[in-house]
Amino acid sequence: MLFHVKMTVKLPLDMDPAKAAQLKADEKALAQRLQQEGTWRHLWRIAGHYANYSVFDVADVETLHDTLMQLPLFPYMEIDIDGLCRHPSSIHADDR
Ligand SMILES: O=C(O)CC1=CCC(=O)O1
Repeated sequence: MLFHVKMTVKLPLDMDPAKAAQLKADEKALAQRLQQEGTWRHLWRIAGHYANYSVFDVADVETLHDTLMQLPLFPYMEIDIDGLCRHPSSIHADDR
C-alpha cells in the first residue's frame, strides 16, 4: 500500500546542537536504509520549510505507523498521511 506522508520537523529552539546533529544523522541513516529497501519510495524537501513530502510503500497502516514511530525525529514531527490508490488515467502500471 502506498501512503503520501508530510513530515514537518519542529525541533525545540533550545535543543543541544550536538543532540540535534545526532538525531539528524540517525534519521538520515534510517531514511537511506528504508529507501534502499524500497519502503521509503520518495523523499522530497518542501521548499522553504523544514518539512518533506514522502511516499511510503508498506503492507498496511500498522506497518506505516510502526515505521514512522521508529524515526529518530518522530517525537519532533507533525505528520499528515493520505492513503494512495492508482488513478485510472495513470500511465504508471507499476504504481499500486
Ligand atoms: O529533514 C527532514 O525532512 C526529516 C527527514 C526525513 C528523512 C531525513 O533524513 O530527514
